[in-house]
Amino acid sequence: MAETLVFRAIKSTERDGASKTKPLKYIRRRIGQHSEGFHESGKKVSKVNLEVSPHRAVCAVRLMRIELGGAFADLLNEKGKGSGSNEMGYVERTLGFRTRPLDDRDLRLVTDIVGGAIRWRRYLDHLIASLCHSQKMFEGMEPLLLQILRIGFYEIVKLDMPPYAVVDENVRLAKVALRPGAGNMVNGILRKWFCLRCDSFCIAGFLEGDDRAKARALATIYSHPVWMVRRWIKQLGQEVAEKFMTWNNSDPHFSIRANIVKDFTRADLVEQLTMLKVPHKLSPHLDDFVRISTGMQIVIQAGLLKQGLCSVQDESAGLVVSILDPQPGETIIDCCAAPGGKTLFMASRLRGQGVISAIDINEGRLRILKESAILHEVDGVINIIHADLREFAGNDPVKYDKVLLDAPCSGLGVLSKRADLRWNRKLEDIEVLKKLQDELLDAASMLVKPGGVLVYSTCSIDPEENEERVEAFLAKHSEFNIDPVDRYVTRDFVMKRGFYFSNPVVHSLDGSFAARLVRSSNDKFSLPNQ
Ligand SMILES: C[S@@+](CC[C@H](N)C(=O)[O-])C[C@H]1O[C@@H](n2cnc3c(N)ncnc32)[C@H](O)[C@@H]1O
Repeated sequence: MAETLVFRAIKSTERDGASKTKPLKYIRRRIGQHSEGFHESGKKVSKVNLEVSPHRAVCAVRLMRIELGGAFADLLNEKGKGSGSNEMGYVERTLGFRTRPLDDRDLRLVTDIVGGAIRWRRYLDHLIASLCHSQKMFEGMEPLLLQILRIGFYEIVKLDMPPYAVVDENVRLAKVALRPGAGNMVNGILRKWFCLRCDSFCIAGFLEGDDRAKARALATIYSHPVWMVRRWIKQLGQEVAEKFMTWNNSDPHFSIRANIVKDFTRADLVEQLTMLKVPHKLSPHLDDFVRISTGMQIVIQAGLLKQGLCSVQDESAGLVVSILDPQPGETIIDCCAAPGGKTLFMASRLRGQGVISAIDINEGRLRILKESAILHEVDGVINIIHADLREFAGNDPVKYDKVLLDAPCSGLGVLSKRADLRWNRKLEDIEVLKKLQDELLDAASMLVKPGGVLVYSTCSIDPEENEERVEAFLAKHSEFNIDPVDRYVTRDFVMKRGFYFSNPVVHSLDGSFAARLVRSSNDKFSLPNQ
């Protein structure tokens, strides 16, 4: 019986983005049609329900917001004008009741459960669909009910929380937020799982099948889209692909960079972290960086980031700056700069001398860059330019010592930090991005002085966005040569041809790539529109 259930589930669990394009009316109907507390009338609701655990109510609402995207955000705005933006406010406006305020433990649980339920969505849906009476029942399930079931399964299967308590609590949430019948359904499905326990063991059977069946089974076991699994098996081999997916599903690790411009050294940062009892380690790769694996909420609450004393930055991104190697007095252009992580780190290395032009096409993200530059006290060396690089490069007569192109990319190297990205990325995006990357590389190259440096970087692990783009560029631009990165990073980051690659499986950092190219110093073709 279990085998049949599982086969159906594997075929039926792709509800990806199914509701995203639905109009507001549909979503309201889906969430609120049967909800006793949902205030369709717009009347103020002040029911307080202390029986529902606050973290589960907040998780359900956050997951709805993430899955339904813009339309759901609109619904909240419409319902919630002027009523504050705190989490319980969202719960009240969406579900029609409040519970007690969240404490620190609840907040941690919300972060864990929301991130986990998104990452493990395909796997959790496999379990849920396996236990529904029919595929139709799973496909027609109300979004809120589905989120409650995902929360329940994640808590039991991945967080090892006491099953009976989890069932009771989620049944209560479904009853209060939807209707009694929804609670019975949650009860039936979660309890059925205890009896059958037919999860990964049954999926593993499909690993014996042909390549397609194997990719689908691995996609369910590791909860990734099938196209990614197929691509990685081809590019990396099955063993490394599985390790990579395990990394993507692990709790994200963070690094923090001390802002030396504000006279806040790494030693000061370590002192603060010790005082806050946040476990930390010094980065073995970068002088200003410290690693933490837990305690980010504590760092945020302590206000260190708000004061501009430090910023969250992965070491893999910091190493790209090391490869560009900004020096005081240089002219630098950061071609895709926003929101400014690398711009700020480069600026801190200029020690007040030199200038960085920071270009981006996205005005909103540039605003964040501007505010951060002021906060970090590096705004004096940053010149912000709102432009499309492809238009700007042909019209700018100025040539720069160093040019950084941190190109828009698939982000396939940062899936452990961006829980929802795997579900939003499509295979077709890669072709679109490759074309854009080629155009931006051509444009960026026009801005490099003879003898100057061009660094091309991405936060992708995909060779088609990385070394293949650089090789395609070099085939057209004989005035550029590869400058191997081994003078700037340790050998284990250097790939063949002298490119930089941080590999999550090897380095336990985000995946990222960079190539350092130098323009020939006797190159005469440095005019715009060459
Ligand atoms: C990978 S992000 C850059 C991240 C940034 N370097 C940092 O470290 O914070 C890529 C950026 O490219 C920008 N972008 C995309 N197309 C562009 C174009 N045609 N011209 C300029 N910027 C562009 C996007 O708005 C986005 O901010």
